[in-house]
Amino acid sequence: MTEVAPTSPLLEIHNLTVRFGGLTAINELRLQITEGEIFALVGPNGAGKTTVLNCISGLIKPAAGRIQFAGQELLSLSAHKRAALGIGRTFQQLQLFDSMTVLDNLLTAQHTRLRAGILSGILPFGLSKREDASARQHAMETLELLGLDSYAQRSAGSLPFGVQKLIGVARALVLQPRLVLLDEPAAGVPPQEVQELATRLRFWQKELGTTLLLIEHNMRLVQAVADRVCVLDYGSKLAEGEPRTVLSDPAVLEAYLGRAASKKIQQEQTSQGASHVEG
Ligand SMILES: Nc1ncnc2c1ncn2[C@@H]1O[C@H](COP(=O)(O)OP(=O)(O)OP(=O)(O)O)[C@@H](O)[C@H]1O
Repeated sequence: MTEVAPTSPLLEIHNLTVRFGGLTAINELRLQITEGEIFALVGPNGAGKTTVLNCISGLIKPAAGRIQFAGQELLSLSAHKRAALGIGRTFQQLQLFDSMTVLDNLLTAQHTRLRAGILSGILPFGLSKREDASARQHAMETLELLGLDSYAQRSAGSLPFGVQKLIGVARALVLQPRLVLLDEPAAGVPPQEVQELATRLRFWQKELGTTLLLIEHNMRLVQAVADRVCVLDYGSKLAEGEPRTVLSDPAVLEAYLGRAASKKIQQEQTSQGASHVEG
């Protein structure tokens, strides 16, 4: 892995523009994400958050602009090549195999990566015994590192939804990406488990050094984990900075997250005091 100075941007988005027919979904967006940070993209429904993620991972081709990852131009590369460069992703709809164990879910992620591009679809089992044993060991070590090893032999579908979301993130992290795109990690997680999710994400980021870019509607999670936040509205950047500053600006909240959300967050800030997870 190439060493990058701690403050150099890992991901640079220059003047990104995406159009769907007559709709400009993203309008000349510029973003820089530093290696090792947790960056949140927020904004109302339809603001363009998912479209940005899809442009980075290669599911959507923008009309204009550039995206660089570790100095390399991404837009000419296939989604597979971007994944191989170290860009992982989770989806809002969990893509776990319910009847498989947690360990096997992590294994299939590695199998897919190892087989992609060479023997995909040709061999029924894909990996040699040696490769399989080493993938299994790596999956188990990853679960231990993430504090999820007690779930290794449980079937994924039998676990509470909040734990399944954690396994979804583990499934991305087992591939040792440099950047993980998290699509609404708190969606569907019971409110009382959001803080636990925040603590885990923050701890994992520290342990692994992985850069996290998340899109999220849950402002409690954003405030608890994000180093920086960008507010998108109608595909343009409205504000960017520390969550405490950006999300507590009543004008930003009222205009772009709605009056109800604005009031709720301000009440939460008043009742909770410090909103960052330490450690
Ligand atoms: N494949 C598509 N075809 C046409 N329009 C699309 C397509 N994907 C997204 N859009 C439109 O682009 C805009 C941005 O959508 P996007 O899904 O990126 O927003 P979002 O911020 O992720 O919203 P949400 O929070 O509801 O998921 C919306 O107006 C949406 O309707």
